[in-house]
Formats: sequence, structure tokens, C-alpha cells
Amino acid sequence: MSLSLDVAPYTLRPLCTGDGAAVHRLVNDWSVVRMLSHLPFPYPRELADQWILSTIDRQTAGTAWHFAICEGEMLIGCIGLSLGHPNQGAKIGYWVGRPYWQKGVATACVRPVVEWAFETLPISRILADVADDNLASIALLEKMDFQRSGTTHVPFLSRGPDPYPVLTYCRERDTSMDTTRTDKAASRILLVVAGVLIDGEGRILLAQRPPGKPLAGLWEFPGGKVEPHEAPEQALIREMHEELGIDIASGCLAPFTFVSENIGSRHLLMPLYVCRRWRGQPVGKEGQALAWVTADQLDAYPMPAPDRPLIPLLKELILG
Ligand SMILES: Nc1nc2c([nH]c(=O)n2[C@H]2C[C@H](O)[C@@H](COP(=O)(O)OP(=O)(O)OP(=O)(O)O)O2)c(=O)[nH]1
Repeated sequence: MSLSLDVAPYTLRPLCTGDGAAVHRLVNDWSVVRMLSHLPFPYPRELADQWILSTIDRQTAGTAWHFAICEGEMLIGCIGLSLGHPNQGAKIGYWVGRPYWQKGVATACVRPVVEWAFETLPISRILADVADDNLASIALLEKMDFQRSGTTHVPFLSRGPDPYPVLTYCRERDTSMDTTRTDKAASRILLVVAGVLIDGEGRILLAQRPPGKPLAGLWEFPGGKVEPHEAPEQALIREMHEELGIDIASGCLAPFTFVSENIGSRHLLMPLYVCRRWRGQPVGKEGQALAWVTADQLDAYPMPAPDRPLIPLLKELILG
């Protein structure tokens, strides 16, 4: 249910409350903490727990995404992005525990996280701040096509009160990599139709985007792009048949609401229909995982950012 990224030979998974001891052990190390501006040295154990809880809250709110970097089961570092910076910016941050330096851990993680973020999050650029004596991180950012954008001065709690020079970096979205830009004549509007299937117990069907697709791992309402010749209802009936193997009569689709959201180079327009009657048993015909979810459980399923405002509307629909 939680979002994980495979960045072989490592895996990235959301932080959990049980990670406090490992985070504390690795961060409470002068050589690590001195590069992290907000942290004191020594680094108290309870700060690790507080930080992990804040990452969980911020992920639920959709304002930040933090991942534990794991080698097997072992947490060896963290990488994350916080949203809400100017010009649709997200700021990336990472650290790797000292025993795992010189193994290319950060190199293995930064590129896929950057790619994931540009595919998944409503952002146009990724920013990074790095202390000017953090030569390994400077080299890494430059290798990852981040451009130096300036210098600033920031106090580092562990180093004392005087502001310390920090280099700022930025990587803009590479619009040439947006598949949607390959046809320059294509409309900026991406018309996608989706359906909220509600079963007899008031549960909603979510489908997990399969590996290899953009936004892989996130949970969504089944549906897909409307072809140029199709009406939205036709497209939804087709998608439900192709993706779930069920048949829906057009009279069983009730318009519910719509999403209108900038998603980088395109603007997603997604009519959402509610459907309580269909023929057949939904199965993941394209290998996607499915989950029947109560209204109260919806928050626990990571979704594409445009879907999140739908959750309170669905709770109101189901719970009244
Ligand atoms: N189906 C669906 N798509 C969503 C939701 N939320 C959201 O942002 N999207 C976005 C993700 C994609 O950018 C786009 C759907 O495109 P898609 O690639 O899944 O469409 P498709 O099924 O026609 O796929 P394909 O044949 O082109 O591979 O809409 C949602 O709840 N359901």
C-alpha cells in the first residue's frame, strides 16, 4: 500500500516510526550532521522520532515525500523532497550514514527520485542547497545535471551561530522528456476519465499504477485517456472493460465531479463518474493491484496529487 521505489541495489520506502533508532545512530555522527543545517550535534534521540512523525504527516498532506534508503532491510540513509518552494519548486535533501559512504548510494538514489518527482509531482524544478565544503554532494548534483544558481548563507545548528556559505542548485524539468510534448500540436489539455466503483458495502475500488508506467505505485481511480473520437462515458466503459474486465451500461455512470489541475507541461482535466452497478467481477487485467477501500481508509493510499482533493468529497458521498 505504501509507495516504494526500486533503485537497485537499494530500495526506497516511506519512513516509519520503527526507524527512529537507525536514523539516530547514523545522523548522530559529526561528519553527517554537520552537513544538515537544521540539526544540532549531538543529535538527540527524540528528534529522530519527531522528524519521522513529521515526514509521515507531510506525506499524508502531500507537502513532502521522504524515503528511507535501504540495503536489504537495513536503513542506511534518507532522501526526500519538500514541495511548496517558489515557481513550482521542490527541494531535495539526502544523507547517507558514514559506514555506507564511497559506495555510490546517493548516486543510485538521486537520479530515480528526480525522475519520479518530475513524473509524479506538480513541480517544474528541483532545488538543492549544499554547504560549500560538501564536495561529494556538489559533485553529485553536478553529475545529476543540477545547475549552480547562486550562493547564500545559512546558519548550521551544529556548526555554531554564524551563517555558513551554501551553494544553491536547480534542475529544471526537462520538457523534452515529457512524452506529452513529442507532438507539438497536441493539446495542452490531457483529458482522462475515471470511475469510482462503489460496492454494496460502500467500499471504493482503487487500482495501483503498475511498474513501468508514470506514477507507478500510486493508487488511482480506474480509467484512462479519452481517445479523440470518444465521449468520456464511452472511454470509461472501454477502460473499465480493458483494465478490469467488467461491463458497465452508460446509464449506470453518474457524473460526480472533475479534476482540473496543472501537471507540469500539461493540464489534467478528469471527469469522475460514480458507478454502483456493473457486470462481472473486477480483476486487474493489466497486472495492476486492486483494493476495495472504505472511505476512512482512502487517506492511507498514496495517490497522484490531483486526486487528493477528491478524498473529502468521496467521504462525504459515502459517509454522508
Ligand atoms: N485513471 C486515472 N488517471 C489519473 C488519476 N489521477 C491522475 O492524476 N491520473 C493521471 C495519470 C496519468 O497522467 C493520466 C492517465 O493516463 P494513463 O496513462 O493511465 O491512461 P491510459 O490508461 O489511457 O494509459 P495508456 O494506454 O496511455 O498507457 O491521468 C486517476 O485517479 N485515475
